[in-house]
Amino acid sequence: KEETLAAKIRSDFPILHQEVNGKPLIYLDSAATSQKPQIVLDTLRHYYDHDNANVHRGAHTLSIRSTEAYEGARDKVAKFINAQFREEIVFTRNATEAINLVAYSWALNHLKPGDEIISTVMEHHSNLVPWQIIATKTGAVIKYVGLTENEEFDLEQYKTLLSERTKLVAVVHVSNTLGCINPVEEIISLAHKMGAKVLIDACQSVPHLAIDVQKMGCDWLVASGHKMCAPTGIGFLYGKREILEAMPPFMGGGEMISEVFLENYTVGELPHKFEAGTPAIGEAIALGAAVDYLSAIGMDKLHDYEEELTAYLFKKLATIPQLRIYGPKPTPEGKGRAALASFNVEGIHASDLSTLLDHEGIAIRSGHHCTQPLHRLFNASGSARASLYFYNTREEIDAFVKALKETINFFNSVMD
Ligand SMILES: Cc1ncc(COP(=O)(O)O)c(CN[C@@H](CS)C(=O)O)c1O
Repeated sequence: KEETLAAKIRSDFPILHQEVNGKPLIYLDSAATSQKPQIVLDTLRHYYDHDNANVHRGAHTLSIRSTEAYEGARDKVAKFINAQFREEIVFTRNATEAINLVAYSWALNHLKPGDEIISTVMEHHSNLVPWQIIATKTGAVIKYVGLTENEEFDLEQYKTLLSERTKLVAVVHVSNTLGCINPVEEIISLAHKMGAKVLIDACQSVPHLAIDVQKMGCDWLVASGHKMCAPTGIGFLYGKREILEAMPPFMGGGEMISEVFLENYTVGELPHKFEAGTPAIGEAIALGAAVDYLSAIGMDKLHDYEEELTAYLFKKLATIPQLRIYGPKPTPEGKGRAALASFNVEGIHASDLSTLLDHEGIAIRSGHHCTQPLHRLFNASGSARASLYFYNTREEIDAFVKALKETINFFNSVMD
């Protein structure tokens, strides 16, 4: 039997080789945060053991080494998503901060009463609340694209919502709850025809799919390092250079200036204009190592393997008739959705399922996954979610589905 991708690389992830509650850990919560390969951990440690110094400031050797490694990480991220210019990559704490940067620096200064923002009912709160704040401050109106029968982005409805009043479209590429993969190239092309700008929330796509921002055509794209094998505390905003050049700074402080006087300051050049203060230097360098690691595997190869996992996961979940799984069904080959499944079982609370699965060493998420409006559409307060990455295996899916069946049978027996 051909060795799977996971079988080849699981030894790279020390955290996976532990027991939880006396059982081998089965980590099925990568959509919340991914695990980190040894090379990423070693890179972070090496930075603090050998290179740690502040960046862009000191003239001494450690500072030069830190600066080169930090800016080298930026180059790696730019290449990873095929940005045209390195200064189109702004390091942030996470995707949430990247979205807020665009909200406060561009939207707050561009939107006026009657302007419209188009988003969707499936958005993560990080791509909903900032726009609600901006709408309140500017008088702009948010319109939401709903779901088709198949629980995917309703492209036809989107076309009816677009108008000359649309100034911004802010949508997720891959839903963290539905697992649907939205048609971002068409969404962007239609928005641009109306003169609107587009922000893509790529938190759940950059770690799993080959992303080409020039081919996609987005004006901004955001992602978080911790979902793509990098540490927490580092994420990035991609923005077209001419748009970022025209945006005012998001935060004031050191680094983002050229000159400071008592009365005023002159702003620094891109991307430093948006990177006030001392950045997460080690984490950014570790993100660069994560990009190298993923690139060495190959995003197409990684995604192909995840499609195999998706096909297998849904084939096995289909043997549990009580499951209500949200989002589109994948093809038999596992195409058309991400390797995650959010689900409910009538009469059993999702957190009860996740608690009993944890007793078996199986880590899934339960709750609203920061998509409360979407769950309300399903009359659900939350759901259970298993989310896979390239280090998961079919054997882990077997163990998960077996334990899920046993857990459901247990609850049904005590309720009878
Ligand atoms: C589509 C999408 N958009 C934005 C975010 C926010 O990422 P931050 O790194 O927290 O800024 C997330 C993070 N979703 C995690 C935590 S709620 C999940 O369990 O699904 C996301 O999935």
